[in-house]
Amino acid sequence: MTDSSALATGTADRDLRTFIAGLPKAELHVHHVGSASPRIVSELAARHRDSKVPSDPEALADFFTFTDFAHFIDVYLSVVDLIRTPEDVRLLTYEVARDLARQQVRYAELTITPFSSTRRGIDESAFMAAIEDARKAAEAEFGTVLRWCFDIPGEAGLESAEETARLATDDRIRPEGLVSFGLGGPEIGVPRPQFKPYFDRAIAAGLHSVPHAGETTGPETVWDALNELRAERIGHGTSSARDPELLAHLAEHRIPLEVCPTSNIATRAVRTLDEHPIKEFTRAGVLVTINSDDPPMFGTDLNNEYAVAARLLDLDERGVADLAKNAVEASFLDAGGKSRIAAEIDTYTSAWLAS
Ligand SMILES: Nc1ncnc2c1ncn2[C@@H]1O[C@H](CCC(=O)c2cccc(C(=O)O)c2)[C@@H](O)[C@H]1O
Ligand SMILES: [Zn+2]
Repeated sequence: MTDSSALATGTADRDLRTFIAGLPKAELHVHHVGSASPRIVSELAARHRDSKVPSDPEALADFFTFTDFAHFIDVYLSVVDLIRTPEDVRLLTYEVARDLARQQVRYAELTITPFSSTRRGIDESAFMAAIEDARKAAEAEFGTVLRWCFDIPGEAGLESAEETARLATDDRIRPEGLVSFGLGGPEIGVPRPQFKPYFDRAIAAGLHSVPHAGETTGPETVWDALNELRAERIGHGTSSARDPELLAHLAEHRIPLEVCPTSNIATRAVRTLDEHPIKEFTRAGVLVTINSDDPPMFGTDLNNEYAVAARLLDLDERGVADLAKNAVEASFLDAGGKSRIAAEIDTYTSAWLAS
């Protein structure tokens, strides 16, 4: 490559990043606690000084370097331990919405693990009031619409599944913003089929099924998520690439994958970005959505994930806009909400290309 073409590539990359920064977007796979920015973590660590989480941003970057998936969960739980009062919950939720709004995220489905908070002694009604209060304030002040996915922390066992299903299906408790039911945490040693009765209850109560699957185990876990948990979207689904029949099934039934490229490297689920199977997904016709998972913990944000995807898939502005529209289509917004954001994406893209 000559110097001038290297310069041109650099300019093109900067332009694409600017395009992405202003592009209206939907985020479908992002964890509540995993979205705590260094600023939020510092504020919470200052409130609860006995925590082992460092408050200094440099030390925090070190603390957020993971040796494997189990280490990641360990660190994750130490941040969970910083959230001790309903006011902590409200602060976290409101500030996460502010960070999303800054990235032009118009709609986000935030994965919340209520079991982790209720078992640490936060009153369940106060917890629900805190997230709902933050949701309404965020929509009014930032224009970002938030919805909730309550997930079972699988490793915490069936007690956590029972508690999550109860909180998600009891009409006196479940929050208005709740749209889906998930399953997270480690997959190894935590078979998905055992959670079928809890997903059946959640689905009967009108919730969508969105388990994590195939992040750290093989394609058989994705099949289990589809067949046993009636998954409508798959969190990660990375190992689906190893099973052509599964890819064909996902494509034919339009089951979207919630792809989080940087997360997969940070947790060591995938060795390098260049080995990420995203291209195999699109080649097989699978509906790919781009998401950030636990952005500050992985040193990323949604805009950066779109830039990474654009590089891996060799996309221009129109290609990136199509990815953003995939997320809108795969969301649990109503038809009117979907067409409003899709139209905003089209208007923004046309204006950008005409300028
Ligand atoms: N990439 C990810 N892939 C999978 N999950 C991810 C990812 N990122 C974030 N999570 C979150 O981690 C939680 C894990 C919590 C957990 O395992 C646990 C175990 C035992 C006790 C307790 C407790 O609270 O007492 C919690 C999940 O529920 C999920 O929301
Ligand atoms: Zn996740």
